[in-house]
Formats: sequence, structure tokens, C-alpha cells
Amino acid sequence: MSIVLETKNINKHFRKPIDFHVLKDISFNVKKGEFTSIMGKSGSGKSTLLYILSTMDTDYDGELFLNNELVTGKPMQELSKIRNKYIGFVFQFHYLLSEFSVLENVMLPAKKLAEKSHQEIEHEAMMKLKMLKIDHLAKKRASRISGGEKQRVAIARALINNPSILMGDEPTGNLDSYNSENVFQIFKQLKEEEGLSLLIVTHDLDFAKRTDRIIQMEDGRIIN
Ligand SMILES: Nc1ncnc2c1ncn2[C@@H]1O[C@H](COP(=O)(O)OP(=O)(O)OP(=O)(O)O)[C@@H](O)[C@H]1O
Repeated sequence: MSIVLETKNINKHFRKPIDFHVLKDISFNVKKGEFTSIMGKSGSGKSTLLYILSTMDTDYDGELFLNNELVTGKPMQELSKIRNKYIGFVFQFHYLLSEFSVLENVMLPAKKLAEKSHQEIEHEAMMKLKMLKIDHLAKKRASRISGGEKQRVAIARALINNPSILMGDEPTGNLDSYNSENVFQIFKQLKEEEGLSLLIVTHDLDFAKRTDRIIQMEDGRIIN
């Protein structure tokens, strides 16, 4: 099975106020269609790792590969393109633009990539909304929909450029159990029907237990 993401000996230090070795020799990979969760106590380094994996933090030692291409050391502008094209990201809070419509929010990352016409992007955005069963909300303002709906819009937005991997930092952390289950089922469907790889940081053991693999972190290390 092909490898979508791979790290080799990633180490990171926070230098201030004192030297703190926050990530220690992180080596692992995520295969195509694999649904992986990352668990670990608060402060074990999960968010710091995700920040590096999503190419947003470049201040680390070691190597990061996306689709077998070494991305470590690439210039910012190129990283930004790689990120837009290959990585979808869902946060605990949705970060939608509240004055924009649902459809406009979903279209934004594709507009940024500027590879397709407005019509094509709109069509694809509608397809994503349909897949997530929220196409009826397309014209609504993002501020006027419920929390669970907002998170589904955020997922649609993360998928608009057809990424190879969807990363999430506690994407269900702010949702009730009904909406958390809904998001889990969406992720499962994306894995099974689209072959999407998922890498999700979660504190929810019930969620993690149902993924293909749990990566357990402790004090900046992967311990399993
Ligand atoms: N900018 C920074 N400077 C110094 N230390 C930092 C900085 N950012 C985070 N840390 C520390 O690094 C460690 C790992 O933080 P991180 O946010 O990655 O943990 P986490 O596992 O995601 O925690 P949580 O589950 O609470 O989100 C923590 O001890 C944190 O205090």
C-alpha cells in the first residue's frame, strides 16, 4: 500500500524560556486509506507534531515526506502550495468566515490554489456539501448554522482540493456525542469510499478505538 506521509527522526526543541525537547525521534508513516488516531496526555506533543506534519512549522530536525516527496527544507511559498493541495485540516473550532455563505467558505481554499475556474470550484464545492448532506445550507451565512453543521462545513472546506490526507486536531472536541458520531462516520466513509488517509488527534478513546491504528504519545515520544 502506498505511503502518503512519512517522518524520519523528527526532533523539536522549544528554545525559550529554557531549552525543552518537545518531540523526540518521531518516525512513523501513514498509508493510503489508513485512518490513524493520535492520543496522549495533555502536553505530550500532539499539537506540536501536527503543526509540523501540516508543514506549518518548519523549525525542526529530521525529515517529513508527503507522497514520497521530501518537503523538509522547501521554501515557504512552495510549502504553502503543497499544503493547499495535499493536506486538509480540521480544527476543534471551525474557523469559518461568519459573514460568508457556507458555499463561499467551502470554495475559498480552491480559489487560493487558483487552478480551476469559478464554475468548476462552485460545482465541486456543491458536490462536497452533498456528500456531507448539507447542500441545503449552501446559501446560508456561516454564522446562522448549528455547531455540528459548522464542523461539517469545515470538513467540506478541508476536502475541496481533494487532499491526500485529512488531519484533525480534536475535530470532535467541541461537539456533543450525536455530532461527534456523525463526524466519525463521515471520516470512515471518506476512508472507505474515497481512500482518504486520516490522521486525527483525539482525547476520545471510543473514537480512537474504532480507527485503524492508535499512535500513543508520551513526553514527546511515540510509545507504540
Ligand atoms: N511555543 C512554545 N514554547 C514553549 N513550550 C511550548 C510552546 N508550545 C507548546 N509548548 C509546550 O510543549 C508541550 C507540548 O505541547 P502540545 O500543545 O504539543 O501538547 P498536546 O499533546 O497537543 O496537548 P493538549 O492535549 O493539551 O492539546 C507542552 O508542555 C507545552 O507547554
